[in-house]
Amino acid sequence: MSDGIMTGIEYDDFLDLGYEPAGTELVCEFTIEPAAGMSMEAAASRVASESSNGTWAALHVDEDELTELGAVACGIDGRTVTVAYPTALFEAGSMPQILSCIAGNILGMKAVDSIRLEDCDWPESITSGFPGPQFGPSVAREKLDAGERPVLATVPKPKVGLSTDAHARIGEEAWRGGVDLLKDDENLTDQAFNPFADRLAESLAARDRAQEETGERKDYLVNVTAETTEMLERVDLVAEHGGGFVMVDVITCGWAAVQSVRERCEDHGLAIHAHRAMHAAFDRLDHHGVSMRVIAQIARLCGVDHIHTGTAGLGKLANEDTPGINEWLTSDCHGLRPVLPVASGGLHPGVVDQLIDALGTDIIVQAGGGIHGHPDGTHAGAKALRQSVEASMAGTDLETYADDHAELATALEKWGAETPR
Ligand SMILES: O=C(COP(=O)(O)O)[C@H](O)[C@H](O)COP(=O)(O)O
Ligand SMILES: [Mg+2]
Repeated sequence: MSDGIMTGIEYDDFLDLGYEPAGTELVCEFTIEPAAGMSMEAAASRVASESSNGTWAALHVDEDELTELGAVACGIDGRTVTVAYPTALFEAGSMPQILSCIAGNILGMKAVDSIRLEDCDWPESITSGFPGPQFGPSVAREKLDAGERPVLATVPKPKVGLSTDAHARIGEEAWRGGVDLLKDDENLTDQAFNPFADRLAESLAARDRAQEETGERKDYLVNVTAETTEMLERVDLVAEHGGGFVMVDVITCGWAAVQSVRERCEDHGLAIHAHRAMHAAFDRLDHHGVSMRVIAQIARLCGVDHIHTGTAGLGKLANEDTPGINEWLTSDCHGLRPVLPVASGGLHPGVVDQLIDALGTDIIVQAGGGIHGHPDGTHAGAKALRQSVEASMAGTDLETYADDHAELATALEKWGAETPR
């Protein structure tokens, strides 16, 4: 045993309400409900301890053999706890390891009845280890011809079960009608009824025909979600076929896989569309889990170009603070490119004006049922969505614009300005 000084690491070693975080630390904000009989101070300290280098018991260590990496619970305001983590605690460029600290054991420990990771303030010492987006919002003008209007996307419905031909045909109708992007649904990957390689080839051929006819650049968000090695092969196949984008279900794939896809997409110049299926397992409860704000931050560091962030309450899915999340995604973060937010889920032409009022025009507006459920079919549905965006961009109310745009008029007659559940 060396002659280092033996020190006890007691729980209050992790609590210092007078501590001011240095600019090089990762500062996390948690909402916590302490366990019965536990003070906020004790619970806050246990959170800082368990998520950095401590545990439930006091420890005796030889200081000569220990790099001090303890986090500090440095703020308590009601149920909000702020914890500052030293950068040296984290492996540079590893999102899995960072999350194993700040969203690991602490989410399940008995010292708190509930805990939610609400927000992170990422220092450059950490963001510099991540690539961030390759394109971000520039896809609207670098890869597509959306100009200043929102990028329009659709996903064929039914979400799975369509044959490869039907999928490509629906895509062609939607592209011809005026959308920029066709997107696979989150659970369409490589199934017998619509194999990945066939769907990729046929849909891109349809894309090329639609580009020819409309004179506008179109593209396809093909879902490459799979085991990581397979996913990388699918990314290569997209590049070989002349695609410009891939789609990844980032939560179900995992962030390590997203980092691998981001690296491969850099080689090919492919943009990444992040679907967030399963996020509600983390962010739906307002008192426990991980907020969508943090999920979006993680996605930006890992390098997605667009991510679904909700419809500001206008769609079919429970949403949280979409405007705040979008604002962070497009704000400066140590030089990381911004991310293009995607509004989707229950959207149709009748709510596009409210959506743009709420979220602005630097978004992707995605509609599935809101296009393919149009009484006159997909082509008319896509035209109606495009017309609703044109009206909003021109500052004309939808009803007036619909007077000489039949497809929009039919959509408004069917859905009005109501938002579905
Ligand atoms: O298929 C759709 C929308 O289809 P539709 O337009 O028919 O509702 C998307 O998977 C949801 O938008 C996901 O939700 P979110 O975008 O909130 O992640
Ligand atoms: Mg879907």
